[in-house]
Amino acid sequence: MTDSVSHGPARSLIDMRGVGVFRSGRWLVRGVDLSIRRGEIVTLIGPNGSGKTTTAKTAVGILKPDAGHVDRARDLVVGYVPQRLSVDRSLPMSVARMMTLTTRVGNGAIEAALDKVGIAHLAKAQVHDLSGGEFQRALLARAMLRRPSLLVLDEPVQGVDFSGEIALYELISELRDSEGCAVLLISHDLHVVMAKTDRVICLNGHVCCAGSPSSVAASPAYRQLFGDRAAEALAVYRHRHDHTHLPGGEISYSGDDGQDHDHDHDDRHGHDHGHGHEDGHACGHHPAHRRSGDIRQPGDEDEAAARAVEHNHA
Ligand SMILES: Nc1ncnc2c1ncn2[C@@H]1O[C@H](COP(=O)(O)OP(=O)(O)OP(=O)(O)O)[C@@H](O)[C@H]1O
Repeated sequence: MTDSVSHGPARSLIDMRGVGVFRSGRWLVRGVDLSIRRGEIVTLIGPNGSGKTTTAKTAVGILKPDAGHVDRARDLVVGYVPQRLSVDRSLPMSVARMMTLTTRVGNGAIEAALDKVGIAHLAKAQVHDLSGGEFQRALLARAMLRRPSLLVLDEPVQGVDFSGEIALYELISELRDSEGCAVLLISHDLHVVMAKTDRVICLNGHVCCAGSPSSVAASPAYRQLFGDRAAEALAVYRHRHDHTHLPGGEISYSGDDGQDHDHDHDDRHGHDHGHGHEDGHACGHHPAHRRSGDIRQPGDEDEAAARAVEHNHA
């Protein structure tokens, strides 16, 4: 087994071949093949304990493989947002101070990083006062300080409600576009695969299936692992503007013009602009939210169509 740095100009930032990690008398993962190319978004999904964190840590060199090979590009710089943080959120500490715990940077860089993630106004706020979504944004900003070529996000939407989750996913894809970094995203949420995921890798101690979000949702291995209902509910996001939220909370449909549109990301969950979603799946709403405003249960007739939806900010 090897764990090495490429010397030539590498197309992939990380290349794992047949990787296994053996701990406490058992293989935590085995036979894992995974490449992360520059600028792409890869999502690792799988049930709890399926080896997602182990795989990500091995990919970036935090863990050494016990089998297989891991090659990393020489210019790989990792910004890692772990699942569990050593920062005690109950301690008095400002957001700006938290940003300096792992990287020495000046105030200008801190302000710029917080601005990029939309929380410049919270620099002096106390970490324990932040909402779940704001805290995740602060962690993202901290990871971005390193100017990573790969951003690794382990369960970044934990503690974030559904509309915050979509906003965070969109922010991550904006950061990928503006900073040009690749993203490795870990998620056990099988219902929404991040909008712009290029590839999904489904793990359960080994790679069960991999490919585009819709091909994974349709794969027999995915269905076998998570069940038909999860496969039906896998909503890969397409963002469309076909309805408007009225001040009273009702939804007005202007008809679907068949176009995908950009809109103000910071106001994506506001109620004064039209936005919509294919097959009744709204940005900021659970896929189960339907046109009449009531809640659709998984398994309802249109649910199957959701799995093929892909997010698109044309
Ligand atoms: N150092 C270790 N020694 C022994 N077992 C370990 C070690 N690290 C992780 N494990 C076990 O390996 C399995 C995979 O853990 P891992 O954290 O990679 O899974 P995961 O898919 O990220 O899970 P979750 O979704 O719950 O975060 C789990 O059963 C875990 O308890």
